[in-house]
Amino acid sequence: MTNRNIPHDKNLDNSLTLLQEGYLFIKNRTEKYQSDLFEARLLGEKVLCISGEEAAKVFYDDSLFQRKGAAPKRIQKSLFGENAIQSMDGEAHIHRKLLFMSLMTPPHQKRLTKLAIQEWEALIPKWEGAKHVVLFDEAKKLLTRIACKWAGVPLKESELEERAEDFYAMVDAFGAAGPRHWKGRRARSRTEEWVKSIMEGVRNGTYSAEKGSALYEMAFHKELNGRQLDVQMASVELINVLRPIVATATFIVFAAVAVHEYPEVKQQLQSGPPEYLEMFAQEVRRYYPFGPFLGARARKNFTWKEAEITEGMLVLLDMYGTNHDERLWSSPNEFRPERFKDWDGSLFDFIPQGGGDPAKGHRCPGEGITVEIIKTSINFLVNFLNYNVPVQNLNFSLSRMPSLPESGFVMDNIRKK
Ligand code: HEM
Repeated sequence: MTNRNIPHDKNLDNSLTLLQEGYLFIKNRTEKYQSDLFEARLLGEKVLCISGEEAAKVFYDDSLFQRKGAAPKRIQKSLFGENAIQSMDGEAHIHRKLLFMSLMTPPHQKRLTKLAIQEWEALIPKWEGAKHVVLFDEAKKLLTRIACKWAGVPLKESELEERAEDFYAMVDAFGAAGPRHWKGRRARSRTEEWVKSIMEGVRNGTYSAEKGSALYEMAFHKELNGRQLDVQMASVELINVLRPIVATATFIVFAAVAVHEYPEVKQQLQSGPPEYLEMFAQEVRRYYPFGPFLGARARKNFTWKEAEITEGMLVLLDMYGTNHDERLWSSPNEFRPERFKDWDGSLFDFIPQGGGDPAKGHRCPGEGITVEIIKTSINFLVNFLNYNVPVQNLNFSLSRMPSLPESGFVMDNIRKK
């Protein structure tokens, strides 16, 4: 028997426990066993769960791990899209990744945030006349509108709400079994059909896309073999930039909760140094739950911290636990933006969107966009508006993945400052 030296979870299978404990599933056990790693069984398969900065370093060593076969089909059929960038390895992955990186540069971030400011401001008259608004619903629609505009994807106002719901349903499916999962799959089918029809139009010249836009670059991207992506894959990858922009609605809502619950933070956002806004956005991404963990498969047999890892073994890296690891973050369960003043920018301790170098591995290429969207949106709420936060349920669950404050953040009595 291998791995006698490392802790084993005693349960025959942990799949149900994982759904019950959610974001804390790995952390509960690394704390119980006082160990950065333990073995468990999920869906009948032996998996190694690992947590912490050293774990992130080994997980992102692509001589040791690959993504092929790591993401279950059910995640590919809802969240990612089948056989897309998340499941690629080696040269082919790096080549595809460069395409994504070229769409996330500071000028792209600027264009997106400019659109966001315009759209937030355009909402003021509607909000001033409304009895109340739910920030999450407004943010999803706004982000769908700006994501499509930025990417060059035509979107009719009449379809905005349905598209926004579909983008979020794909995300909402990732921790679900049953109806929520199937809702995400249906949303993906509808979205792929829609984007494919646009992509075909671009390819056959009936719709013209602007060079440099995400739509154009995905439509005409060439693989290492010199061939264009097929329409299906180009559409799936375009969705891989549209959907996560809409998903930043989650962080916007958590950020609004933080502003509401920590008056001293709000005050700093109003009258503190400009750098505070960035530190705030980083702390929102560290403190609040979004991505729980990531999976990869061992490329070969090797030993890490007394664990014998065998070729093909599934290894899960604890993102949430690493972002709340006491060895890396003092008082990790306190919301303290100031901690980012002295943060050294390590690629492996702060991993809400993955770790390592995004250009060389699977780390999210959209972190710049995410941070800028949170900053722009919170600056708008705090410095452009006065609003009241009526009594509501702002609790969020650590067992539901993805999580969100129950009420979606209701605001009323909204006035322009
Ligand atoms: C809500 C904010 C976001 C969160 C929590 C998030 C989280 C993540 C995580 C955890 C990964 C996987 C990292 C890995 O496998 O090692 C990832 C990958 C990815 N993200 Fe994000 N992301 C966000 C926003 C964005 C944005 C705004 C974009 C693009 C506009 C984006 C595009 C991607 C892509 C294309 C990948 C796949 C990268 C690869 O496999 O090489 N994400 N993201």
